[in-house]
Amino acid sequence: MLELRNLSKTYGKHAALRDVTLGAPEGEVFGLLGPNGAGKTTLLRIIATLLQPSAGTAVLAGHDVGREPEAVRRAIGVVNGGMGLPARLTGREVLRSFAGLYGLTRTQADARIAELDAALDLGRTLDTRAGEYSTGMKQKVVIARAVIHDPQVLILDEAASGLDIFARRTLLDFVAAARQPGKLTLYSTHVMSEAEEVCDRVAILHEGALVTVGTIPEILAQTGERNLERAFFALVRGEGVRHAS
Ligand SMILES: Nc1ncnc2c1ncn2[C@@H]1O[C@H](COP(=O)(O)OP(=O)(O)OP(=O)(O)O)[C@@H](O)[C@H]1O
Repeated sequence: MLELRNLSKTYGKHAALRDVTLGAPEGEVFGLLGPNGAGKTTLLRIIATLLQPSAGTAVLAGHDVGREPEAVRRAIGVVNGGMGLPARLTGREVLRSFAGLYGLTRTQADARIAELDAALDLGRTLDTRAGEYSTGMKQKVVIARAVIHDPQVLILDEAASGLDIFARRTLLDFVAAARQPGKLTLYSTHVMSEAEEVCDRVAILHEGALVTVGTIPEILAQTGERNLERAFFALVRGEGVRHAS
């Protein structure tokens, strides 16, 4: 479902991504892990057609990200930190307007909104104006908006950051339920325990380079550590990161 080949991105002289090659099949929640500055957002922005790579290729749901950006955009839903909601609109109005952009009829839109209400516990967000939302309410509607068209690939970039435990729980349960044939969720986080809970496989990035990729049990076995955070430090301290600067 996702194939990255020798993907690199430089900003001026700074290498934000260094020759990353990896693949993720459908039916998975695939984690991108790494500390601040590891290159997770850069990688996801390339996949989401928001940024051009300096070198390499990315193919998502059978479409080359560089050559077929429109097809890629139809196949994805994206949640990242920078997304606002129009303060005067209620959640239902936001979701109906996005559904309209994707060509859903009003009846289809309302049926999808009802599904998402059940999955994300949208509750009173639907009839409250976005300007009055708490962070958790806002994030729920942002996620619902990203998946209103039932995309093949859901891209979540640090989507749990800033959420309280209730909203975080709703998000993690939603991500777990999205693990279905024909679908892929890309889940970036610097919180290793989140990845342990929700991801089938993870790629660990450090300073733009891929340190390792595998299931969590594989990575723990590889390092002999008892959790991902310890495994990350073992990999980064060891010889896990080799890159030309
Ligand atoms: N537009 C830009 N111009 C210059 N450097 C950038 C730009 N965007 C990102 N970088 C640099 O590229 C590196 C990777 O950044 P990126 O945002 O991809 O990391 P990240 O893993 O998502 O980290 P974070 O969790 O902090 O967002 C960082 O060193 C960052 O400073």
